[in-house]
Amino acid sequence: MSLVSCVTVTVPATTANLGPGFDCIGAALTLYNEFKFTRLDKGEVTISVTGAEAEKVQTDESNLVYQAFVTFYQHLQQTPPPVKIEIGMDVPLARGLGSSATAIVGGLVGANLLAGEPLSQSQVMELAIAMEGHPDNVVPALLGGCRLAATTDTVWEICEIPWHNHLLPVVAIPDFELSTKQARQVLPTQVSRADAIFNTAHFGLLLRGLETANSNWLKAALQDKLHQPYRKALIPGYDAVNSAALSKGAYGMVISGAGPTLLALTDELHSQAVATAMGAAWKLEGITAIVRSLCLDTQGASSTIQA
Ligand SMILES: Nc1ncnc2c1ncn2[C@@H]1O[C@H](COP(=O)(O)OP(=O)(O)O)[C@@H](O)[C@H]1O
Ligand SMILES: N[C@@H](CCOP(=O)(O)O)C(=O)O
Repeated sequence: MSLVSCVTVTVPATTANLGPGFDCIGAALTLYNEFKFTRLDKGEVTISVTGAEAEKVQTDESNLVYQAFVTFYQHLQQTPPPVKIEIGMDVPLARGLGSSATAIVGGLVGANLLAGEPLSQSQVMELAIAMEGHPDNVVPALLGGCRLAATTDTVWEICEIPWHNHLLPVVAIPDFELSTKQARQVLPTQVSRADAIFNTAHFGLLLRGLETANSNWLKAALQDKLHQPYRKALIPGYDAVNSAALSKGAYGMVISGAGPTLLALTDELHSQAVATAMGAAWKLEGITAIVRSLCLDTQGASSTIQA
């Protein structure tokens, strides 16, 4: 068997939670990071980063892509080979768009391909979930589409959630970071029965709303009581941006992942106006935001092998 010496892996950004689906649902978006791995004959790991916010990413062995690469070989009880990693960044860091998931999935998929694919896709997925600590970013980043993940004691059940083709996510990405770790620290460890019931009902409605694009269902479904009420306080301008999105016809708005990016669900007729209004509302609060009208990525992580 001739081993692959160079592979490029492209991984989509993701939006987790979608309101009431905290830690269990996520969707892949048409915004990507690229990771190129070249096996070296000898020497140390070398890491270089280009693109948006490249200067913020570590280029030593603490780099998350390399950490995932090493985790893969540790899993096989092998020593990782010397490797050159070139990262092309388009997914902004610590904004709630799954940049860490792209790094983990990129590192694991790249390592698996360089090693001749000893692990199946589900084994790679399980390693990715264990590294990230929750499934809702890494699963859609790996598989594409909108995915629900539920665990039994031993296995992860992954379910593709139908996404109506009229639904378009609009993201408003502010110029400040919020680490997922910090945004998880503000959450309560226990919730009331009423809040649990609220989220169960709204999550069911969300699944049917995503499938049908029924506007009444979606408007109600995007509400949540498990994380957003606590995280709003970490996102100045949240209420103004929410009102702006709704006033221009969005079905609703949620915190993307752990934030601070805000994501409106809308359709082709309204997406441009919603995007402009969200950016303008944040500007009035003194916050610069990049707004983008995206689509659902249906492919997930993809790769190109150079012999
Ligand atoms: N392309 C990348 N290469 C290396 N590390 C990355 C990359 N993207 C993200 N990370 C790591 O993930 C961290 C952000 O993770 P996190 O706080 O979970 O935010 P996000 O919502 O963007 O996933 C960054 O500070 C960095 O350490
Ligand atoms: N369910 C997690 C999702 C975090 O997503 P990220 O894109 O912010 O890393 C959470 O809400 O904490």
